[in-house]
Amino acid sequence: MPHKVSLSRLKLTDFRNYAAAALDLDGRHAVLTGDNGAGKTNLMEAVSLLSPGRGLRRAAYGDITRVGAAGGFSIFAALDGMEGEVEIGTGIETGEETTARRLRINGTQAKTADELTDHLRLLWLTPAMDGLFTGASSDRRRFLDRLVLSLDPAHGRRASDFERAMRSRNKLLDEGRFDPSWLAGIEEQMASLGIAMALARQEMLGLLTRLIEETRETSPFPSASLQLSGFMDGQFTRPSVDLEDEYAAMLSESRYRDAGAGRTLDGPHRADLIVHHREKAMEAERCSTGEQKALLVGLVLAHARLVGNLTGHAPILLLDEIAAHLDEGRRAALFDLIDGLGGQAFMTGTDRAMFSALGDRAQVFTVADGKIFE
Ligand SMILES: Nc1ncnc2c1ncn2[C@@H]1O[C@H](COP(=O)(O)OP(=O)(O)OP(=O)(O)O)[C@@H](O)[C@H]1O
Repeated sequence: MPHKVSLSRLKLTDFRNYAAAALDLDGRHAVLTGDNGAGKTNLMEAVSLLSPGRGLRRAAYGDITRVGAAGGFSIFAALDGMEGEVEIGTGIETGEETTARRLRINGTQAKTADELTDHLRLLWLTPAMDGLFTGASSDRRRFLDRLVLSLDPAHGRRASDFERAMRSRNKLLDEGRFDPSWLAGIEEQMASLGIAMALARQEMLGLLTRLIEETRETSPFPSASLQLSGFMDGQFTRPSVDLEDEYAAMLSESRYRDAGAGRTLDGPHRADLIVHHREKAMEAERCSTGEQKALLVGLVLAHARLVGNLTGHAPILLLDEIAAHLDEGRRAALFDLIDGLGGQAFMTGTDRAMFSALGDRAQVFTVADGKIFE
C-alpha cells in the first residue's frame, strides 16, 4: 500500500464565501455535506490550490477573494506529506487581478509552484468535467496534461516553454519576418519541447493502459482504452531525435501556410485524447451520460492508483458530487474502491445519508453559509 499523504488542518481567510474558517482533520477521508451553495466546492477548490496551477475551477485569483474583503485571500494547510510534516501557505495580497499567487512552504518563499509536488499530489473529479468526452479537445488536452503532471512535474514547464516559443514563431510569421535562421532556432526549440511533451503523454497513457488492463477483472467501472491523436500519430516508437528532426522540418515547410492561418497548425497543442469504452467498443463521446461518467470515474481512480504505485505516495483525491447518481450498492462499491487506494479523499454531497456506507472511515462535516461544523 502506498504511503498516505493526509491533510491535518486547512485554514481559509477571505476565500470565496468563507471570511474565516478552519477544518481539523484526523487523517481519515473528509465528507463535506450541505445545501446547494453552502461552500462545499469552495473548500475543494481551496485544497486544489495546494497543487501548481489555478485550481479546480481555473479561476482568476481576483475572483476567489471573498466579495467585500479588504485584502486578498489566504489558504493555510498542514499535512503529513511525501517528505514528512509540512506547512503550506498560499494566497494573494489584494483582491485585484493578478496572475501570480504567493506560496510559502515551511515558512520559506517557494521559487515556483512546482515545489508543491514534492509534498503532495492531487487529483480531482468535478461535475464540470462531465462533458469531457463530448466537449472541446482543449479540455481533454488539459485533463491529459494534468494526469502527466501528477507523475512528471517537469511537464508543466515544458508545456509553457513550448507555448512561449510557439508564440514568438507566430509573431514573426504574422509580422512577415521570415528570417530563416531566427525561425529555425525557434523551431528547433519547439521541436525538442514538443516531442518531449508528446512522449511524456504517450508514456503516461501506456502506463495507465497497462494498469487498467491489470485491474480490469476487479474494477466495478467500464475500462477505457486510450489513444493520442492529432500529432505524429502512431510514430512514438521511433527514436526521439528522429521525431524532433521531422517536426522541425514540418514547421520549416509550413511557415507560409501557418502565416496565412495566423497560427501554428501542427504540434502537441493540437493533440487530442481519444477514449473508447472497451467492453462496448464504442467511442466515449457516443456513450450514454451515465456510461461516460462511469468511464471518467474509472479513469481518474485508475490514475490515482498509478500515481500511488509509481511515487509510493497515494494522491489526495477531491471528488465533488461523485456519488450523486449512484444507487446504494454502487456507492458502497465506489467507497470501498476509493478507500482501497490508500489515500485521503475529500467527497461532497448534499445528503449526509449518501455516505453512510463509509462508516467510520470518514470524518463528516456540515457546511452552511461559509461555516464548517463537525
Ligand atoms: N468570491 C466570492 N465571494 C463570496 N462568495 C462567493 C465567491 N465566489 C463564490 N461565492 C459563493 O460561494 C457559494 C458556495 O459555492 P460552492 O460552489 O462551494 O457551493 P456548493 O456547496 O458546492 O454547492 P452545490 O451543492 O450547489 O454545488 C455560492 O453561493 C457563491 O455565490
